[in-house]
Amino acid sequence: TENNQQNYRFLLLNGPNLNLLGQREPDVYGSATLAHIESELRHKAEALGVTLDCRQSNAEHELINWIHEAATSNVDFILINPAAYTHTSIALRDALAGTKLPFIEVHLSNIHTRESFRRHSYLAELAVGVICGLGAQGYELALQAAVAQLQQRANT
Ligand SMILES: O=C(O)[C@]1(O)C=C(c2cccc(Sc3ccccc3)c2)[C@@H](O)[C@H](O)C1
Repeated sequence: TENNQQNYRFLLLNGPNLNLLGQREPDVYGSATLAHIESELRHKAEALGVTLDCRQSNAEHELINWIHEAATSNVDFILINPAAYTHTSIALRDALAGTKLPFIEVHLSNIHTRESFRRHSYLAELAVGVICGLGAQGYELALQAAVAQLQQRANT
């Protein structure tokens, strides 16, 4: 289908503690491991003509450096689950603002039904959109929405 012709490059960033996904609190974050989620998403991305580069770090500076690199290495879209840095990191916000790259913020859990400190995101107002509470499917929905956004821009 024409979907395979665009060859978009997406960066998936997962923040702190998500390397533990599936091992603890499966009732909140699901039972799938991050490696499984990344593998599934890479396959879905290929079907949409997207090359997906998946990274995870517990280090704020590493996530920031990867965002800087994305800006100068023709990444078309960032999908990011900032985890706890969502609620704390002005530095991560500044890095994303500086790149001018479009991004979608993804949360596995519904951050609005949990502790109050999880209800504010320093990144959300800069995002194309935010998906939360839909578990691992949230990443797939973000992937699909990002492709649709880029195709709309290409057709305008
Ligand atoms: O729902 C999310 O995806 C979220 O971004 C993810 C988070 C997250 C991610 C990974 C681990 C944990 S806490 C944890 C630690 C060890 C094992 C299982 C969970 C929270 C929270 O910090 C955020 O408030 C919400």
